[in-house]
Amino acid sequence: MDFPFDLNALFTERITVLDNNLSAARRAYGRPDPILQISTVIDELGKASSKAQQLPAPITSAAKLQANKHHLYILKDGEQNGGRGVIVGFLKVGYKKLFLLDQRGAHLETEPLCVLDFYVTETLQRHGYGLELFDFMLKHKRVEPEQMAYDRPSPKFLSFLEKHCDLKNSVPQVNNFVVFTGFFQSRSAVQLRKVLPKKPEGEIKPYSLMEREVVREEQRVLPWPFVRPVGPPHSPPLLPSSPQSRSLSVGSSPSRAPLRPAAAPGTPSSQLNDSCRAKRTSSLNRSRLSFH
Ligand SMILES: CC(=O)SCCNC(=O)CCNC(=O)[C@H](O)C(C)(C)COP(=O)(O)OP(=O)(O)OC[C@H]1O[C@@H](n2cnc3c(N)ncnc32)[C@H](O)[C@@H]1OP(=O)(O)O
Repeated sequence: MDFPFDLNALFTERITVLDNNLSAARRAYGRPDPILQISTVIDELGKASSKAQQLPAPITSAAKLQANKHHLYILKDGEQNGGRGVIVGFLKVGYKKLFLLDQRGAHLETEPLCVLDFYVTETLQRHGYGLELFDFMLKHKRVEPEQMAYDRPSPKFLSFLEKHCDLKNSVPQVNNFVVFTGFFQSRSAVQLRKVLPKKPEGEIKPYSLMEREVVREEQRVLPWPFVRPVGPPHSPPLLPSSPQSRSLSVGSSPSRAPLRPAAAPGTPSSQLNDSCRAKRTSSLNRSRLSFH
């Protein structure tokens, strides 16, 4: 995704972390933020992501980022577009108070870090960029994949989590969030509190119930998250009626060269999240595709 301004001047790092101040540029240059340009990038990414997921409206925008305590990780390829750079994708995370059911069906009040939005531009999917973003975030937040909750993960994202992090056994929930079996064991990162039965429902509104309102065809048959992508876990078929069919994926991933560790500023590569990396079935070949 390219823009009519120099992305390398806007985002000095390969992966930029933005919070509600949208303040990456101020720290980098000591001058007022080019807020307008940063906002344009975020808004366009949010629109592209919602289109890819067939959501009725973007769940990521500059205004929403400013209004919430979320972190947005933006990945660029600085060499493309005549040296002005292109945006490859983004990942948005934030803490959410959630009522979750453990394996025995007990209600617990939790506040995990959640993946809220995740997008890699269509022509660059399945080249390892999603993993680069995800790995960077894990190191930045010092969290393990199984300690996180996932806001209505798409079939592509479920496949991604299974492939890269060996996350496949989810614990059924009544909201749109998905957690996996290790979640309730990792008490150090997740504050678990038993919820009294008479606590009124709806007091804490799951993010996804407000933002992700699309009712997908398959979910009319079985409630989320019992519906899993059909077919082999790593390469589900693209069904005409599924959200995946709108993505211009480059197809099943080719054999891949070793992953280059994400360039985490100030974070040694030795801190890479082993639980995720160790489970990678293959590593990644960064094709330098030109795109616009
Ligand atoms: C909580 C949420 O945010 S849910 C929303 C998730 N976002 C989307 O669905 C938007 C469209 N999809 C995307 O943007 C991307 O595919 C992402 C962000 C899910 C993953 O990023 P990528 O750069 O493609 O991932 P990466 O290359 O690191 O890993 C590839 C693996 O991801 C999964 N994956 C990626 N694209 C596809 C696809 N078209 N079909 C099926 N699986 C896919 C597969 O497991 C794939 O491994 P494989 O090629 O061996 O089958």
